Amino acid sequence: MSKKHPIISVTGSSGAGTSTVKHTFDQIFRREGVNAVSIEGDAFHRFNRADMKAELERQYAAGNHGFSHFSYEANELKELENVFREYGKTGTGRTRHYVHDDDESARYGVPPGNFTEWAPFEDGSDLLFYEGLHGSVVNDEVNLAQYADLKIGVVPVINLEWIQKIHRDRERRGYTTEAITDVILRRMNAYVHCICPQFTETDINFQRVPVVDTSNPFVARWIPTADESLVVIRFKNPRGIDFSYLVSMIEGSWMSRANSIVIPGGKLDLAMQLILTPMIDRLVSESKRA
Ligand SMILES: Nc1ncnc2c1ncn2[C@@H]1O[C@H](COP(=O)(O)OP(=O)(O)OP(=O)(O)O)[C@@H](O)[C@H]1O
Ligand SMILES: O=C(CO)[C@H](O)[C@H](O)COP(=O)(O)O
Repeated sequence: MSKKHPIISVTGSSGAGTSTVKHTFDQIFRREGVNAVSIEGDAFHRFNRADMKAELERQYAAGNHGFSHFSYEANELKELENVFREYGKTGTGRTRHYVHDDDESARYGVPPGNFTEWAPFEDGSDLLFYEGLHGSVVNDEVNLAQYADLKIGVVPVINLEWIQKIHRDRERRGYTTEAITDVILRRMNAYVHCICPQFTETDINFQRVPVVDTSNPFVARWIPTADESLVVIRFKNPRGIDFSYLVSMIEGSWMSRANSIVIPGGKLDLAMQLILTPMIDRLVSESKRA
């Protein structure tokens, strides 16, 4: 935690919707005049695509069938922790991009499946924003959760998460349903051991729940829409959260537990703005006074 240089981390599995949630944060940053420096979790993968394939084969041959991008050891989590620690102390740090597809390749000038060079953050940012797989990891080697001042979990129920991943990877990244299914299966061990535990560290979880049948996510023809879903919003520490204000502002919402509210899927953006804007303003104003 750093009063002077705050950090926000948004954590979710692949296809959970963290990039989508980043757009809402970007809107809040723009409207509130917050100068945020952003980093992507994929920048901290340990291997480029070709080296990851070779490493996977090596791990499989050695009997480690649980190795995947979700595994701690497939990522430079120490490097990420250094970036969090350094930013918290000095407001400086560095990042790079992992290029997934041709569009990103055109933007960054690096072939798909490779990293750009590391580059320093611009000076003078108000906060650091992380979005990716490992923003709240606590294990024997690293403790990322301790450095982030506001930790968000983006966790659709798993059938929906798979549908979102399948559709995004097929349409935007050119993979087949079979290849994506293999990746989902290969990542399941690390999903349970490396991804899920983070959602007890996060301050607020947003869990999208479809209200249409997703029993066979592998044949779904489209991603359930906002109107076909609800979102459960759970606060780790409900003290100070004005639930009656939220319920009165968000039409169709209700409290399902003393620390949780449920909203119609179409109100997610509004709910995030109502909940997150004062939190972000507080982080930035406290940093200016520190
Ligand atoms: N609230 C939502 N309503 C409808 N569709 C959504 C919602 N959130 C995400 N999606 C869809 O799910 C897919 C995956 O979302 P997104 O790209 O944001 O995931 P991600 O968590 O950033 O994945 P990765 O980390 O692998 O890049 C996209 O097609 C996106 O449009
Ligand atoms: O979204 C992901 C993790 O969050 C990707 O699966 C990961 O970045 C590797 O990508 P690719 O398999 O396209 O090289």
